[in-house]
Amino acid sequence: MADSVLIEGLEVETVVGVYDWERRVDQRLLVDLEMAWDNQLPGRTDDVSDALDYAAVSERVVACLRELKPQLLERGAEVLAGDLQEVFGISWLRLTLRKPGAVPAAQSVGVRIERGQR
Ligand SMILES: Nc1nc2c(c(=O)[nH]1)N=C([C@H](O)[C@@H](O)CO)CN2
Repeated sequence: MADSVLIEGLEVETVVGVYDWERRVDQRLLVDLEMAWDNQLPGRTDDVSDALDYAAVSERVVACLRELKPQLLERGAEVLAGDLQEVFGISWLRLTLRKPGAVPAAQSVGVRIERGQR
């Protein structure tokens, strides 16, 4: 199945990082998600309850990362992917977590994971 639902550049302010100073401040993360979903049914019914609701997923992403306060981006990505797959029944997803400004000479740094089967 080639269909997807997308979220790009979702901003989340949370505690994230391995250094002591990073445990005392909020920093900005950017989340990109591609999630496998059969869009044929909502395409026919025009009913959001048949769709993967990107607004609901976005709310969950923010809440999950704000509660988790991970040290590593890898931890944030792994826990978030598992949570979204379980809560929304997403069979496959690709998740990119970026931390702009973490390496001043780089525009952005981050991690990307894929979980599940399409
Ligand atoms: N692969 C990773 N490397 C690093 C991470 C990370 O989350 N994953 N984090 C840090 C620090 O928290 C850094 O962002 C502070 O600027 C270093 N390397």
